[in-house]
Amino acid sequence: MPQTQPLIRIRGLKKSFGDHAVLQGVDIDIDKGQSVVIIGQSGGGKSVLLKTILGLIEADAGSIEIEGQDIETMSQSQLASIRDHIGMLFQGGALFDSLPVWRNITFAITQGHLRDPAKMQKLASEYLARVGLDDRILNLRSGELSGGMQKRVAIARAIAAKPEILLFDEPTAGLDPIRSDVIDDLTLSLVRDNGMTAITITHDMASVCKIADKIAFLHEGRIIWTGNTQDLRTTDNPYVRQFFDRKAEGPLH
Ligand SMILES: Nc1ncnc2c1ncn2[C@@H]1O[C@H](COP(=O)(O)OP(=O)(O)OP(=O)(O)O)[C@@H](O)[C@H]1O
Repeated sequence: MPQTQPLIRIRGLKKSFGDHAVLQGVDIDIDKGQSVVIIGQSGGGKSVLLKTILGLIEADAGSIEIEGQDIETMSQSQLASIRDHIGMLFQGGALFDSLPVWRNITFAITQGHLRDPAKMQKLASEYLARVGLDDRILNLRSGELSGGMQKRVAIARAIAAKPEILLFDEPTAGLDPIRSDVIDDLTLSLVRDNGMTAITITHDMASVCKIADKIAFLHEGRIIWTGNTQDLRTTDNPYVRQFFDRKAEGPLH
């Protein structure tokens, strides 16, 4: 594989719901071991883009290549194996309310070798510690947790299967600044120390500045700007400027 080939290459990706054109030709490259952050206005299609990469939403046009292979040409088993290597944090967390925390965290790995409940609980506690949670919550149901705790349990679940690609939809939304920083540190460590590739959607600009190797701005269904954190601070792109400076006045409304 040539070194220049991105891990994920997206070209001309389009998706409409009825007459609402959400993605109108998204182009983006994501390199292996990179932390990419997607920003843009609410309702702009960021979650739709992640779900399309995961294969939960089928694109109308365009291509998604993973390690050079178009996912459209993959067999069901190839697709399933790709999905096994992707950990997704959904915006709402999407925990199973009927299962205790430890079963939620170990859910994806119980189909494999690990079946002993004591070992699974030990593993779940290790992942709870990574997201800054105490193992006293191991046996609670998600309805007994605060929103921020549910989010962190969902992050623990997303990383427990040791995926190669992390898709994080607003991982710090609803968390206080200190807990947000714990999650940012975790994302950075997964990328820097474990070689994972992370694609994060966030509206949290402190988080963007901390974790992003590359930032992509989604506007009117296209990636209209990419850059690093230094570029973000200094860009004169009026859309990105207004967004980053958090101003009501400007071309975005
Ligand atoms: N399954 C669906 N059916 C119909 N419309 C959908 C569906 N999924 C998403 N949409 C629409 O696509 C648009 C983009 O939604 P999306 O959730 O991707 O936005 P977003 O950029 O992630 O927003 P936010 O920052 O508010 O989370 C919205 O108008 C939404 O209503």
